[in-house]
Amino acid sequence: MKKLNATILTGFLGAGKTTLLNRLLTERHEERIAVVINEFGEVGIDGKLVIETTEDVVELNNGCICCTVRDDLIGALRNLLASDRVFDRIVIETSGLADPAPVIQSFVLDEVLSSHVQLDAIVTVVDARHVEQQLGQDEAVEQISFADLILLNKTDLVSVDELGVTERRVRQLNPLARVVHTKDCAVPMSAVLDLGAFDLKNILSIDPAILEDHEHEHDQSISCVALRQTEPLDPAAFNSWLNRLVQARGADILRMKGVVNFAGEARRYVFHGVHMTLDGRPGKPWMGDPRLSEIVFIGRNLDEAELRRGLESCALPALAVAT
Ligand SMILES: Nc1nc2c(ncn2[C@@H]2O[C@H](COP(=O)(O)OP(=O)(O)OP(=O)(O)O)[C@@H](O)[C@H]2O)c(=O)[nH]1
Repeated sequence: MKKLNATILTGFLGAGKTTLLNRLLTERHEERIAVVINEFGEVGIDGKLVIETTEDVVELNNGCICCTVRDDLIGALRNLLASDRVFDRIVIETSGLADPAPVIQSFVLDEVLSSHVQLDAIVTVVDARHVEQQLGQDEAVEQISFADLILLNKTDLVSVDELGVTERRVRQLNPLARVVHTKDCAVPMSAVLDLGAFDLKNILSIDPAILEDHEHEHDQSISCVALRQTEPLDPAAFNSWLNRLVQARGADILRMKGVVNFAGEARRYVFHGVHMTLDGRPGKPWMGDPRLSEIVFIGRNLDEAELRRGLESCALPALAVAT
């Protein structure tokens, strides 16, 4: 029986993994792709931002795929394989804080997965603008070290010289992987899929203990705050709050993202931040869906009460009371 190819998309917080996944689902829309998305926080934002070309999206939230939800990953994949649905491939987007080693381990050691699924490649998206800062985290180093293919992404945010320095740094960590420069992960999917690149021997030479069961230690100083707000938000107040927040706390905010309910807007507003970089645009129309703002912050020294107060101050009834 021919094994199903699985691709692991990894890369640090905000590097561009969902952007790549959406390209993949768009370019390969005729394929039946089983997608597994893992997010660190209890509120899954990525699942809402993945385009709807496939019904087979499994979200594993509230934990990291390399630790707490690892059994869930194996369970989800076993369920997909046991179902009568037919797939052309599996794609797994790990959380930005995931160490890929235990995910790789699951594919190699789990009997059902190893007999039905072939790990095709570890594809790592690297944020060319923030990678130097991110390499202080072990997970960011591991994500690059284990890659078969590296997309050195966000090339529009750095100079040619900076890109050269970053590429040398990345190649020091992983001299074997193919490195491709991208903006918005724009790369033909033939360069990402069916590479046959995964090689356990390489992985064992990087981490001889990879197949041993050991607990992965996350940096305990990193936490996640998830906020929900049902009152509609005032766009001007919200943008000004976010801008003040990144000025004051940008160094500690590794990632923020959200789907926001602006008063009077027919469409969702989607925003992303990595440290001081903020980016927002209209998303899908609300239509009949319940209108709700959901925001996730991942970072150090996050003050949940302060963040909550900040968000509440942008809600329209609060503003009405204040004026
Ligand atoms: N300027 C610029 N922005 C980019 C590029 N690629 C992605 N982005 C933006 O970066 C932000 C984060 O992109 P995502 O694809 O959500 O990143 P991610 O790796 O999935 O993020 P997490 O899953 O939260 O770790 C979004 O606002 C993207 O539009 C790029 O090449 N240049």
